[in-house]
Amino acid sequence: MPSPADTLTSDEPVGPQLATPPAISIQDLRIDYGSHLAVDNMSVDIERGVIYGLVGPNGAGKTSTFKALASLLKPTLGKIYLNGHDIVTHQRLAQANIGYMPDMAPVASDLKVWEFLDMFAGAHGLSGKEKSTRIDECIALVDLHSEYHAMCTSLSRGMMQRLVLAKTLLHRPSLLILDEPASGMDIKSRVGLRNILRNICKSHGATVLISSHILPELTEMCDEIGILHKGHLLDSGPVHDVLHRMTGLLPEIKIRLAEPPDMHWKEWLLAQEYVSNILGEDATHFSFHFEGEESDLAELLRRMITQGYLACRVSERQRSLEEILLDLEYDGH
Ligand SMILES: Nc1ncnc2c1ncn2[C@@H]1O[C@H](COP(=O)(O)OP(=O)(O)OP(=O)(O)O)[C@@H](O)[C@H]1O
Repeated sequence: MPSPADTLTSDEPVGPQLATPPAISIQDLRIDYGSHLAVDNMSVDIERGVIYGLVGPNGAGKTSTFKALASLLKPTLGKIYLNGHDIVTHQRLAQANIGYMPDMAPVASDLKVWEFLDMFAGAHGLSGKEKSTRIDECIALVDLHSEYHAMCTSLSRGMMQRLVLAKTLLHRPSLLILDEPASGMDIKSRVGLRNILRNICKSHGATVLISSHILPELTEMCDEIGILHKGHLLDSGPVHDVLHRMTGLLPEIKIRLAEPPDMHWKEWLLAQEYVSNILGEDATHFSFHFEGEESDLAELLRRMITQGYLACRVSERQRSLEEILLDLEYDGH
């Protein structure tokens, strides 16, 4: 357990001289494994109380970035500041203020839920009343009261994740780093996790960093996201802004016409507002990207009918992150 002198509230002028430094500031981060470049020139600032999602396909560099943030890996180049303090020169302070939950964190099999937390609370130097109060507090935060006396092995995957999260919260970190916590979770567990993280941010003023290779998992959970691809942070900012900028995210509309259209069809459709990238699958099946709202789509369908193009089936598909990134590769990114 950090002593009061260990907390990162010191006004010692270390790191960037800002009035209120961001919770986390990553500057020109580079991570190499031998000759393999895993993270290249990453810079991003994350403010206090924000849930920030790092999204990217397998091998993008998410875990490497998180390990560097958690001081488990020394970057090749670059600086990381936690509340304005360099985490390399203030490693002990940083560790006392960071909670890191790795992907597939192990849970002891032969312990009850409270015993598991008790063991780690002891390792953090907690004892007596303070220890039991802290365990209760963390169990409440992750909503596991009902499993207090349950064996760890009897927990569902979602509950297991929450137990590991409770363990990660025992030392009241101001920065919580969660590597792929939602992988394999069903929608109910994901919504539960989102509510828990929101609560932790609100009640503790903590900042949360979370990663996933599934974009929708993060858009519903985070305030801000960063798109990581082959070690490069392609974009970062409020979820809505990033999604808007990633034009490839436009939903794809699939349409089936009642009969094959005339030769002017594609030209006509392309001239309509919000339409791009028309692809024909066969004589009557087409897909295109559509940037407008639902009411704009309704208007387009109305105009199609007026024009004599009768749609007998319309569906929408959100493109996956992999497809978007593939497009970016073709665009030379
Ligand atoms: N210890 C290591 N030695 C060598 N290469 C590594 C090591 N750890 C990671 N890498 C490589 O660095 C790149 C980034 O890996 P990293 O695990 O950070 O990505 P990730 O986005 O977390 O992917 P995943 O979701 O698959 O874990 C990958 O190409 C990976 O193979």
